[in-house]
Amino acid sequence: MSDVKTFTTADLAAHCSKNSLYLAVGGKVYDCTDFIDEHPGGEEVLIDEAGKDATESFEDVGHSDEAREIMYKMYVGEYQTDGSSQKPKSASSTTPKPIPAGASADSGRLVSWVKGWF
Ligand code: HEM
Repeated sequence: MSDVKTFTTADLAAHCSKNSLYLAVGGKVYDCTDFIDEHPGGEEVLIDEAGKDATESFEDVGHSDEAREIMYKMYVGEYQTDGSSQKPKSASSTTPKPIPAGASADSGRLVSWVKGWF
């Protein structure tokens, strides 16, 4: 069955202790509880990132493929951000400027003017 659990920021934040330590990496949630003592990078870093999106710190370390394989086994679901951490949409930079009326006629005149040079 495709019964994938989805974790919101709050769901994830509920697992922020050594007794239940979840973290998100690349949009996926991992239960690292049983891995805390085995992590070659130490337990402190995992506890620091517990209940959070640890994508940046995980990638900063440059973890090996082996690390990613271990992670794969700890997968518990998908991470669904609530959007609050995303940048608000800005209308100014993305909205195309309206073309002033008569612009095409103007540019047509410009073209014939330029053509007149040759
Ligand atoms: C599911 C999550 C994680 C797994 C399975 C994991 C696994 C591993 C493994 C296997 C290593 C040994 C080196 C390698 O193979 O790359 C390692 C090292 C390390 N990890 Fe993680 N890790 C996880 C999350 C994190 C997070 C969130 C941090 C946060 C900063 C972190 C920091 C480190 C550090 C600092 C090292 C030591 C690097 C070194 O001494 O060379 N890891 N980890």
